[in-house]
Amino acid sequence: MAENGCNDSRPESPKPTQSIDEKSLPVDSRTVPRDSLSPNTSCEEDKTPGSSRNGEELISRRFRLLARSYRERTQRVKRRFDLPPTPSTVSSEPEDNNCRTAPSSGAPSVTQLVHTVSKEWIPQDGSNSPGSPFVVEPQSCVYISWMSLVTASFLYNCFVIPLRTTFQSYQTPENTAMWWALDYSMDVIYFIDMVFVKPRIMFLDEGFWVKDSRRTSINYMKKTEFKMDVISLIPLDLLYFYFGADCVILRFPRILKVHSFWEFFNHFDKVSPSPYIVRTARTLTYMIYLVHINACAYYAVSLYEGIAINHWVYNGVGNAYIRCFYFAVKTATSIGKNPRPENEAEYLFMTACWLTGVFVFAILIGQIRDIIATATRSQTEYRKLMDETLDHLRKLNLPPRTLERVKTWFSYTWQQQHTLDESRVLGTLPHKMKTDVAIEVHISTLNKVQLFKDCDQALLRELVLKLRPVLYLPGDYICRKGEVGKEMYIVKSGQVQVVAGENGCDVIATLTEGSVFGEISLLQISGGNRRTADVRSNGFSNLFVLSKDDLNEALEFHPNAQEILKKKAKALMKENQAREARELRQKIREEMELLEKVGNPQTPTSKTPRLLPIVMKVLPPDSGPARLLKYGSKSTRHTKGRTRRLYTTTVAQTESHYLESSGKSQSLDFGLLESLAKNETVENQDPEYSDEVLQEECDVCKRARTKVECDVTVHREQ
Ligand SMILES: Nc1ncnc2c1ncn2[C@@H]1O[C@@H]2COP(=O)(O)O[C@H]2[C@H]1O
Repeated sequence: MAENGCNDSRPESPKPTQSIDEKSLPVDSRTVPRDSLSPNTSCEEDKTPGSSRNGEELISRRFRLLARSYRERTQRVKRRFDLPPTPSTVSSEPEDNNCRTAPSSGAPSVTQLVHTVSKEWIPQDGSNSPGSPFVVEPQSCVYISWMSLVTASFLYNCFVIPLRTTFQSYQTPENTAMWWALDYSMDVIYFIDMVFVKPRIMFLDEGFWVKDSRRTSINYMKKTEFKMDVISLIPLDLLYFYFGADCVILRFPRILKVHSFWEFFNHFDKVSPSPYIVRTARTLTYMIYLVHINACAYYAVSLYEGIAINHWVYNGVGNAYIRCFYFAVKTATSIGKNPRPENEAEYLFMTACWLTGVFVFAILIGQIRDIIATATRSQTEYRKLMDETLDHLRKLNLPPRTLERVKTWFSYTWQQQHTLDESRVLGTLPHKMKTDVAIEVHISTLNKVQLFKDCDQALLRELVLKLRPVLYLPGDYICRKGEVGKEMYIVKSGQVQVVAGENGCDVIATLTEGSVFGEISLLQISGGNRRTADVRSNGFSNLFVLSKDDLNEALEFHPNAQEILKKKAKALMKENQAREARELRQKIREEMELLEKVGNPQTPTSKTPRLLPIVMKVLPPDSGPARLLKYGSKSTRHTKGRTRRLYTTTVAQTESHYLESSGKSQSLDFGLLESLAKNETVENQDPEYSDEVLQEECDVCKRARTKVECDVTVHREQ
């Protein structure tokens, strides 16, 4: 019997139902009412006359249910995907960026990367808060400008209310109309601020900017600010009708809008290019206000006791406010000679003034000192460091030129970066934010780096933080041929030259912004870790340095990028070898032509060759080749009735000397020349040489031999 009394003869539970594992169902399918899925239902239905009893209908109904629950689930997931990213992911989860900016087309470019970052900085709207055109962003210029107006109104009330309350000379029936006009203008500003502006300030809710004006109003009304705003606008001045128009103290609640003053300075501090000036202005306002209150209080006490009644009170001479303000400054700062108090009230007053002076003023003045010290701290540190370094170098008795170079480095670096250690400045930022900032800062350079064009985004993010800016002065050698390579470089600005020759007189290549160099030795492409060329700074050059360890660490997880780098470095090597061989051939050709002309004066072209004076200038005067060119040949030979001067053996030496003295690193190989002369097979025994280079040299030697028609007998001793 079935559990619910269903007949055993009832068609068997259909297969698909059994195959659906309940746990594997989406949440919804599991929350579908039990009775709609359970056999009970079918059992009930079985009993209903006219209802379908066959299993097919049951199966199709269950499939329909299943399909509906899947549909619902899909929609739910879709809705979740449609949610904008929260600002906390702003700083760039790389995975996120991939999703949003690089759909399928491989590695995104540097520009894409930066674009992604900067796009993410824009505040996102919450999905559940439809945007309203009338909401205001708290950091926007419009809002800060408005806040400056509200702050001005607040300061007006702050200063004018105590002034008119105590110095009655400023509150006369003649000027009442003017004061009222000003007072109510300020009240209008307060009112607009409370009713139209503050309720429309966007705010962050669970990481989303809420732009719905209804929600922004509710948010404002929940704050203490709102209550203070309401209290500050209480129209106590209606009591003027009772107390008279000169009872300005009734406007006292207007001073309670002090939070607007703080808010304005906080926002302005964040957006101002010189926050130190903003902070100093705020502290100075506090100080002046305290003195103002003090002056008003002094006048009030004087008035209470009687003007000029004794030596301490205001004597009624001159402008009352200016004299009282002067007295307040003197007592608060304890600078001048204060009149001696003559009764208890005066003693109490003076004590209060001094206490304010000692504590409040000391704190405020200290604050100003701190603000100024912070503003100039990095400059002070830079000066200190420079002085220390130069002092130390002077003690080492270094030549003035070196000191001058160090000084130039300091001042140029400061001028360029306004810090000597950029990484320390950015050190406090979270890692991802630091990466974003670094990419933003270095974007223009990275955009020009061909090497990074094909690298994937993750590698770039990893590398960018490891770049260390370095400055080189004009003529500085950044690396020397043969040194062990420990760093590679990217030109940020300026120019560097890849040079050859003894004094670096041959400029092989000039590298500008975005060029990369120093990678050959780092990746050991030339077979070793030695630099393959000298690189010199031509002018002031700002470079990024990437250490070998950092590069390797980054490349370890990016084998593709490593391949790209290697390929590029190999291409450079090949190019170098081909160029060197080409240059060598060219030089030999020129030399041979020159020697032919000098060595065979009988030929029509045997006048002094044009190149000879130049060669003579280039060669050291006492060198073999110079002597040879100056004093003629070593031997003569008579062939077919012609006298020919032969340089058979000295050609090779001349060649060698000449190449050496002109800064060429490669000269003719004597051994090779000899082997060729003897028609021996030449074998490559030097692992430093590729077969290609050896073949080049053989060709050169062969040509040298043929050119001077020498039956080469190399006498090393000559
Ligand atoms: N012909 C060339 N053109 C441009 N750069 C070069 C050339 N030859 C060498 N370099 C660079 O100069 C660098 C010197 O140090 P590395 O050998 O490590 O890597 C070298 C290359 O990056």
